[in-house]
Amino acid sequence: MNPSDSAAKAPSRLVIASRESRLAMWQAEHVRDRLKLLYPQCEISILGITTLGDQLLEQTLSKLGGKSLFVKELETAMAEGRADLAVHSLKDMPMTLPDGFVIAAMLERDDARDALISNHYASLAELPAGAVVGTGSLRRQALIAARYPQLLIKPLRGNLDTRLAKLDRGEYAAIILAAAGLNRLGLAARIRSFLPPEMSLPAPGQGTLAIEIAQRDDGPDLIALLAPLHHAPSALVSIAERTVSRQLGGSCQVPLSAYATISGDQMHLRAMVATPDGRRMLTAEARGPASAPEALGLQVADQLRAQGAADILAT
Ligand SMILES: NCc1[nH]cc(CCC(=O)O)c1CC(=O)O
Repeated sequence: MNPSDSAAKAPSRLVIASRESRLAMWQAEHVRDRLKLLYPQCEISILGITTLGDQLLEQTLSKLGGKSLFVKELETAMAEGRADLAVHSLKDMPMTLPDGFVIAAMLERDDARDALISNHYASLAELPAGAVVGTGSLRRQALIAARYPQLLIKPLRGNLDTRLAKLDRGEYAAIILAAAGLNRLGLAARIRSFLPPEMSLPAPGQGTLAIEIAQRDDGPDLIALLAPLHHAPSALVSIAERTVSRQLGGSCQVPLSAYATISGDQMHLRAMVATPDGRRMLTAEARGPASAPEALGLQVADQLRAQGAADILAT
């Protein structure tokens, strides 16, 4: 599609709602810049919004009631007509959106892996017994505890710059962060090693950006407008991963991984649920047609349930 074809559908202005962290702003600016190239006549601005989740960021997310804390104010802005779309890390979005909101596009996935950041050690295996590893994620906590029980895991909260500053002050021997966020902020040089998916199976949607809109009958056809940004393979794997989490009632309160890849017309989906201490860990995987991601997600969720996932999720 060339710019003049798409320009016909574009409104004269669009407002993108975004959280105000540096990562969120980078993501909103990225979408703005891509839309500007497609629709040069359209005036696109970013509305920064501090969410309740951001205000409470120093507290443990798993105790706060989860992901909707980071999206609600952006949805209110869209419902009130103050914004047309919102850009999110898909990983931070609830598995079920409130009535009236939909994901209009998912962008091509960045690196989905977790990464180790440290000023002294190049990998988890190098860390001495008793070394303190920082992570805010129950998933990462459980995976590290299961594989490296000699390490001490301490909570780590705050936005990316805050987390790196805490590492640099010496509060941790190493911290674990998503490679994608570091790549986006130009901080890839801080990555000492990548945790392979076999060891640290990623969170549903990790590394993928999603654009959310309010469904309405009037106004421009935003789904058509955003279609050039949509990356179908990334959307298919995300749907499979999010289906597992939705089926198991996944939230930030439980350590849960789901990670899918596509090769040819086949999808491979792996998933994990664990207790936060990593002592009980269930894994499941399945392969199937990439065109039926929900079926694959249901199948893997059923396998986990058959192994007793409900007990783990209830603890
Ligand atoms: N929970 C915060 C969050 N949400 C999205 C990312 C990284 C970017 C992504 O996964 O798309 C991060 C930081 C992290 O987990 O290190």
